[in-house]
This record gives sequence, structure tokens and C-alpha cells, in this order.
Amino acid sequence: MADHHPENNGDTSLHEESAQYQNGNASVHAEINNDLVYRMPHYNEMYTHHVDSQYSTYMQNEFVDLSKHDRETVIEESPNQRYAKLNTVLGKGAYKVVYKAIDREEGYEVAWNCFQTTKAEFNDLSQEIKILKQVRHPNIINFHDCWYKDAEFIFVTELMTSGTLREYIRKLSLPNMKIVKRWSRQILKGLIYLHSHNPPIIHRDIKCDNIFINGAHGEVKIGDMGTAKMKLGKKYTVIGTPEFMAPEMYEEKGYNEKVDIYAFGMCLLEMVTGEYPYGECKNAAQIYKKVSQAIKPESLKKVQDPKILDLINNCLAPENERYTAQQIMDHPFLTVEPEVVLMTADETKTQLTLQVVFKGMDKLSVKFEFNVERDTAEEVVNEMIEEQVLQDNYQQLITHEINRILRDISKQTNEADPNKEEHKAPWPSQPGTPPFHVGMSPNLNPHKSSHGPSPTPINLERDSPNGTIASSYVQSQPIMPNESPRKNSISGPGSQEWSQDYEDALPVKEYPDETPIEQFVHDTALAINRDTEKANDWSKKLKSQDIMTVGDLRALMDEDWGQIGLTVFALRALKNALHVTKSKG
Ligand SMILES: Nc1ncnc2c1ncn2[C@@H]1O[C@H](COP(=O)(O)OP(=O)(O)OP(=O)(O)O)[C@@H](O)[C@H]1O
Repeated sequence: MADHHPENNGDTSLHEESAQYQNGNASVHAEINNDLVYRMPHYNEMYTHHVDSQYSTYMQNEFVDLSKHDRETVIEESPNQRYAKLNTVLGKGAYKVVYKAIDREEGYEVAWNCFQTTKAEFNDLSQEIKILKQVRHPNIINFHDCWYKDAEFIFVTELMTSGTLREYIRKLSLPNMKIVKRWSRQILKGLIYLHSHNPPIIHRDIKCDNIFINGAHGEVKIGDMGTAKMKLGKKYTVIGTPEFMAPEMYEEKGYNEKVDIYAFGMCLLEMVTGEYPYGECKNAAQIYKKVSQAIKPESLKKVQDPKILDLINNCLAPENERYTAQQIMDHPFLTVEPEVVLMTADETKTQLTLQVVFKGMDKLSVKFEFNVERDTAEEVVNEMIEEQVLQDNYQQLITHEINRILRDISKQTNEADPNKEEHKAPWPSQPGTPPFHVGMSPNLNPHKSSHGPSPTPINLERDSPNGTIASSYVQSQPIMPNESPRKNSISGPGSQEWSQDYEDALPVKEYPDETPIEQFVHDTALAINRDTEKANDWSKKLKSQDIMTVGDLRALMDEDWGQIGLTVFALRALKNALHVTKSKG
């Protein structure tokens, strides 16, 4: 066991004299008559020096060696016999011992937490327990059941398979930004949920040791929920983990859920630097001094990325300036860069179904058809932007992504058949080649695509037997838990949506041939949630081609439709509306 020496380096701040300290990674767990109790945050480095002998019995100098447990056996059962505790210790903290257990009803492995306390303190927790049982969120460790037995408060929670975020950070040395973003978003989702509770649920001890990982799916969940109050019930006052404590927590003026945001900022700092915040401080007193003087951790100087720096600085700002969890989620650092994935391709790899996916976000993904011989990435992306199914800031990225897929396909096809001329496409050949600008399109077809001044006829019917769909897009809703995927749902920007049978939304009245084109266009645009401005734009384009009435539109030949200069989406809507009015009228 490592020796613990009280450190005194001349600082005269609070608690200094009695500080027991191992190194910068220790956490303060308790304050006993002004004495602070520290422990190493990682149980495998358990050098806890607990003044409270009741806990020090199992805390001091223990190292959990899971390899000793070569055979798992049931050693205890819950009063209702649903949960069976195994002899495998998952971990030990300053307060809890956590065992693996089995939920016999569901067949899941669960975590059996043992927390020493008195019956009176347990009874005091009834309100917290009630709330904990209601907390249900994919990014918060589930609380299943609890009871009191032999001076222990025992509670069963969801089991996490891959340890804590802190251990993961150490394992990966420095996680890449993609992982940091993914973890952060999951933590924030949990915090948004907790803070939107009425009254807000404050975690009070957010830190990388209390955030758990399921490695197989990269799931991240906030743990150690509600134990702040339990720890308060001890005969000393828990003050949290100083490195992660907002300044207002040190004061006795009260605090709100923003303390979790401050702590999240410190977690983010640890994630991006791999360093425990305030590692330069030798004890909690020094940390307290810095925090109270608004001096940020040294490791913050290592953060180069201006977006991350801005975000962390905001989290560490004074309470009234600090962002909410939702505002952090909307911060530019955490906005997700979408990817384009190839969903399906026909045998000749000409007709593709592609999808813009915002991974890990509740953003709508956009699915669209792409014909390699007729469409270009630029045109399709521009069209999606014009139709407001894609934000214009993604223009370059999505164009680049589509071209990347086309390059891959072209490469594969050439490898399979090097003599096949038409697949020697002029796609950008270097991975880092800037995306094409409009007008520099890698169009394979000398007759141009379905858009613009093209002599190539387009068929706007989705279920066209000859499959000559140009680029229709289908925006699909994110699949929420307990919700089955919506089939081919089409939605406009935001939450406006129209379903696959959107024809029902189209105008039903029969439009006589002499109906002014504006009226028909306006009704159609409105029915599919497009605004008046869009309708006017469509009408203008139609009129510029001398299409003044519904009769003029009906008289158009297929190839004429391609000359109107409207997006495929608009053309489809109008054509379908004509078809619907005819069939319904
Ligand atoms: N749900 C869980 N699934 C798997 N392992 C867990 C779970 N909860 C806790 N553990 C393991 O048990 C260890 C001790 O838990 P924890 O850190 O929450 O205890 P604690 O006494 O509340 O400590 P602290 O107050 O410092 O957070 C953790 O480090 C982790 O390894």
C-alpha cells in the first residue's frame, strides 16, 4: 500500500492541515470535522485512506482480482428471489461494493450494489428512491429494485460491461474527436433528461468515474445516480469531487442543476487532454483556492481546437452565464457531420439508393435515389438544399461524400471489368480532392442529367417500370424506441411530415383546364407543406415556359416536364397532384 503523507506546501486555505493526499488524482469523499478524506478514483488503485473505520475495513489496500473467481456461484438472493447475487465483485468504491447478479425474471446480468447505512437513513431516502425508480433513459443506468438488509442498503441497477469512462480514456490514451463527440452527446442526453424533470434532478457528482461504458455498442450511461443524498446521510458531509465541483458548490448559498454542466465541462477537458483536471494541484485546498479565484485548470491550455475551448470555457463560466445541457448539445463542436451510406445498388451499379445519416443524432436522415448515368452529386445535393430537406452548410460535405461513394463504385467496377469504358468515370481521383463545384460535374452521360437544359426525358413516377427515376428523396424519421420504422415516410423540413400515402394530402378537387396555374400550384404546394414563396417560385417557372393554366400543364409531354427547370421533387408533386385530381375527381 502506498504511504499517505499529509501535504503542506504553505497554502493556508480551508482544510489544508488535515489533508491526506496520494496524488492529483485523489477525490475528496468526505469532510469530517474539517478533515478531508481522499481516495484514488480508480478502484484498481485503491489506496483509500478512510478516517471512518466502518468503511476503511474493506476499502484500505484492497485490490480486486477478478481472476480469482474462476467459478461464479450464487451467494445471496433478493427478498423477492428475483435477483441472485454472484460472488463476482465488479468493483469497489469509497461507499459501495458492487457485485454481479442475475435477474432471474429477465435473464439479464445486473449490478448488485451494497451501501452500508442505517435503517433510519434508508427510510429517509424513500423520496429519492421513488424518483430513481421513475428515471428511465437510455443514457442513465437503470435503477431496478432496492431493499434494506443487515445494515446495508442494497440496490440493483443495470450492469455496464466495460468499466468507466475514466478507465476507457486511460486505455485509449487519447480518444479521437469522433469518440469524444459521441460520448459527450450521450452524457448530455442523459443530463437534458434529468434537468428537464420537474423539479430538475441534479446528479451532483458527474465525473468520468461515474460515467459507464458498454463497449460492444459504444453506449455511455451516467451512473451513481442519487447516491449523493445517501452519502450525505453519513456522519460527515460529502462535498463531491473537488476537481469537478462548481464554485457555487463550495459556498453555502445553494446551487442548481448547472453544477452538472460545470462538471461535464471538466469531463470534456479530461476526455480531450487525457489529464485529470487540476492535476497541477497537490491537494483539495489548492483546488478550492483556484476555483474560488476562477483560475481554470492548467490542462485547458493544451486544448487547441477553438470550438472545444469555447465549449469548455462556457461550462466553466459563472453559473448565470453557463449553458444549459440543451444549449451545449446545440454547440457547433457537437453538431454531427453527416455521412452518406450506400443502401442498395442494382446489378449494374447504376441505380443507387443512398442515405444521408446523422449518426447518433435525432436528426432526420435523408434517403434518395441516385442514377449514376444521369445524376450528379452537385445537382442532387443542390436540389435537396433547395427543397429544404438538407441544410445548406452540408452542401460540400455531402457532395464530397456522394462522390466518394461513386469513386468506390467506379473502382470496384473497373477492378471487376477493366475494359468497361463507361465506368472509367472522371470522379475525383484523390481522396482529398475538393468537392466539385456546380458546373464541374463528373457527369458520365454526354446527354446531361435529368436536370437543367437536358434533352434526356425523365420519368417522375417513383414506381416507374423502367426504373428511370432521377433523384427523388425520401426523408425518414429517426426510429424511436418502441416505434417501428415508418415505411418510406416522406417529410419536409423540421417535423412537418407527409406519409407514404401523401397523395391523400394532395388537392382532391377537379381542376378544369382553364384553372390558372397559380391556383393549382398554390394548392399543391400547401398540401405538401411548402410555403407560398415556394409556390410562387414554381408558378413563375411554369409561366416562363408559357404554362398558364392547368390545361397547359396537362398537355405537356413527358420530355417537356424536364424543361421546366423545377426540382424533381416539385415536378413529382405537381404531376402526382394532376394524377390524383384526375383519379379522385
Ligand atoms: N452498474 C455497474 N456496472 C458495472 N460496474 C459497476 C457498476 N456500478 C459500479 N461498478 C463498479 O464498481 C466500482 C465502484 O462503484 P462506484 O464508483 O459507483 O462506488 P462509490 O462508492 O459510489 O464511489 P464514488 O463515490 O467514488 O463514485 C466502479 O468503479 C465500477 O468499477
